[in-house]
Amino acid sequence: MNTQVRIERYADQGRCVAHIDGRVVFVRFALPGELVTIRLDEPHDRDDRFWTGEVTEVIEPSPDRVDPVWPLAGPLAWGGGVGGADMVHVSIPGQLKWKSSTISEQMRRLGHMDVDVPVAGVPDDVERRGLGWRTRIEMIADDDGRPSMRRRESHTRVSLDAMPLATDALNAVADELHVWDGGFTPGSQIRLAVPEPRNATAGLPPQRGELSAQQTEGGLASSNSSNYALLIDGKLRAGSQTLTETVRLNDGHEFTYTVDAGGFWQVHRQAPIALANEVIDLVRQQLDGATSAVLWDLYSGSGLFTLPLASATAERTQVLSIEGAKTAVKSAQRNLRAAGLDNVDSRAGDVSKTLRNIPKNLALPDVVVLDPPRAGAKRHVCEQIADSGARSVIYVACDPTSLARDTATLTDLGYDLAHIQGFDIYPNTHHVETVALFTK
Ligand SMILES: C[S@@+](CC[C@H](N)C(=O)[O-])C[C@H]1O[C@@H](n2cnc3c(N)ncnc32)[C@H](O)[C@@H]1O
Repeated sequence: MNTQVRIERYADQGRCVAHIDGRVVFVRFALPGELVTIRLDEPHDRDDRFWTGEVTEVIEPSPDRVDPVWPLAGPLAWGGGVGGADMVHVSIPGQLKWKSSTISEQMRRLGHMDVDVPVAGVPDDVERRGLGWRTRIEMIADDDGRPSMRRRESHTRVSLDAMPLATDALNAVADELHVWDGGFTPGSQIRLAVPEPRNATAGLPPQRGELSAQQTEGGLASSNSSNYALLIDGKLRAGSQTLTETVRLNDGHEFTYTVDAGGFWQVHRQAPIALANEVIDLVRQQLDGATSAVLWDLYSGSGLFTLPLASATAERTQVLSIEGAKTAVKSAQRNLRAAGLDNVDSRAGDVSKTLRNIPKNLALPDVVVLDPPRAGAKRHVCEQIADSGARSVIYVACDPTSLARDTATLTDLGYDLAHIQGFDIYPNTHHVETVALFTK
């Protein structure tokens, strides 16, 4: 059913709210204030609490509207429908406004905190219209063995011949490896990871399955030839199982990380830099020139924050890092050794369980940094942090809803929100990262 509606306000998941005869409708590819024609998703009936639908025509556009920068991910009616970029119809300044409103709204509703949260863009994203940022992509091989994405409301898969959200370096590797030509087992999962910058392979031994320079004239034949990974169903098909990432902070410190090709690493080419700068600046500010410090780095991954925390904050620093994925902990320990850092107790395990048994010299942290998964830290971990007596807590969040819930808990436990900043490290999608500082 097609019908005309006036769009009212932002909702979740990149959708907006409209009403039809008093019933809420969540509309994809819309913007507040617009008059649009939408097609309601099937099935819908009179008893549904709310309906969902998608824009088919824009009659009165918002000033924030742009033509979808990646049409294949745009509305189904305009030839799109593959998902993965639910804000392709919004200008980058419009996306920052939307994401700021989303975080602020969640902080008000669930965090009981009246705060306007600014969201910063990442250098070059405006010029690049929010494309060219993903250093990791995942796709499924279609029936013809080509990388593909599923089109909404159908069982057909759309084969791809480029990934506009991915970096130039990643697309170059994909071309060199003829990834878009296919030849994969139908249904297999294709993951391609290419560090940015790629020129960081110094000292890495060639890996089994790696293409030789002769095989890969041009892009891959350069000095950094092995610093990428093509994984099929989690198994290395080409490149290296271990990738090398470098992160240069604003203060000139540069850190080198080896990370497992199948493991977690911040996906936007600039995200590790933006987040590590923010975290380290806040930690230094909280330590206020102290010459010694105890720091906790919870949900620490391969050590993105651990290395700068251990070496670029106080003169004498002891760090406790906790991470659940064993491979990531091994990477972090290797990264610390390679950086000559022996002041980190790097533990593998569930954060909550591991915190039950902490050596005395690390039990009283000055600052706690935590970067939990989407579900957030939840009450018990917030209580363990509060019980540690930490004066400052720096919370890195990829989900504003979980952050807002944990904000309410931390506030209950005596912390005040001292600073909060959003980072748009997922342009053209509704996702957003937030860094919040709590103090007491
Ligand atoms: C958002 S990532 C952050 C990693 C790191 N700070 C970074 O930026 O690269 C969250 C990490 O938490 C880990 N994790 C998830 N649940 C956990 C738990 N209950 N205990 C310990 N680690 C956990 C995941 O393996 C993942 O590495």
